Amino acid sequence: MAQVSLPHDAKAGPTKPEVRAVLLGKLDIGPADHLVEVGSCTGAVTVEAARRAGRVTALERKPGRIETTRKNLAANDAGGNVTLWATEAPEGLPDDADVLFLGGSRNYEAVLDHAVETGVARVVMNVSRLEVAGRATEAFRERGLLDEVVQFQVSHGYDLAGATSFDSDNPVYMLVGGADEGATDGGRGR
Ligand SMILES: C[S@@+](CC[C@H](N)C(=O)[O-])C[C@H]1O[C@@H](n2cnc3c(N)ncnc32)[C@H](O)[C@@H]1O
Repeated sequence: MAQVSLPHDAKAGPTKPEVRAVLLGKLDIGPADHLVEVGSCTGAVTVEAARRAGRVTALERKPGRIETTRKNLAANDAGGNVTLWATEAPEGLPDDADVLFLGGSRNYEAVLDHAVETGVARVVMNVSRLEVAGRATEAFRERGLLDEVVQFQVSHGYDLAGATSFDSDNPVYMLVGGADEGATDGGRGR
């Protein structure tokens, strides 16, 4: 699969390639799926989703960032199957999502309520802040959505005096579940 090209940036920054690789495994997007993304920002995940899903609906609360999403989709020759909305979820959430990705955390409780009401099969949320991760994990569990919690941290090597040292990215918390699979283990993993 081709790399994602992101000539246009936005302040919040893209989801990093290694995180996207894990995310794509968890989202498990198929060609018949309608994927809904909350918080598209640079469009890094939107591009990946557009390459795999039948349809994508991407919501972004900041109008300037939805334009960045649009431009980066075009830069990757993607987007023919993508609908972009400049809105703050839960406003604008469609009722027929198969897969839901929360890249942004505003109103996540209401977004998760909507996922339960509409029976979204797979729900994944990425979180970087510890306290939000804790509260969001509880919100998944309370709604019977939680299947697993994955935490990981990526480090990149660089040359240091002819040897290899590492720069670490922030840890990522990935909450994974779905409305029709049910909570299996309270987040201890499969
Ligand atoms: C960390 S960034 C997402 C990064 C994105 N996955 C990427 O690769 O560029 C979070 C984004 O979610 C947006 N956001 C947060 N809560 C939202 C909501 N309820 N509805 C729509 N957008 C939201 C923010 O404006 C921000 O642009």
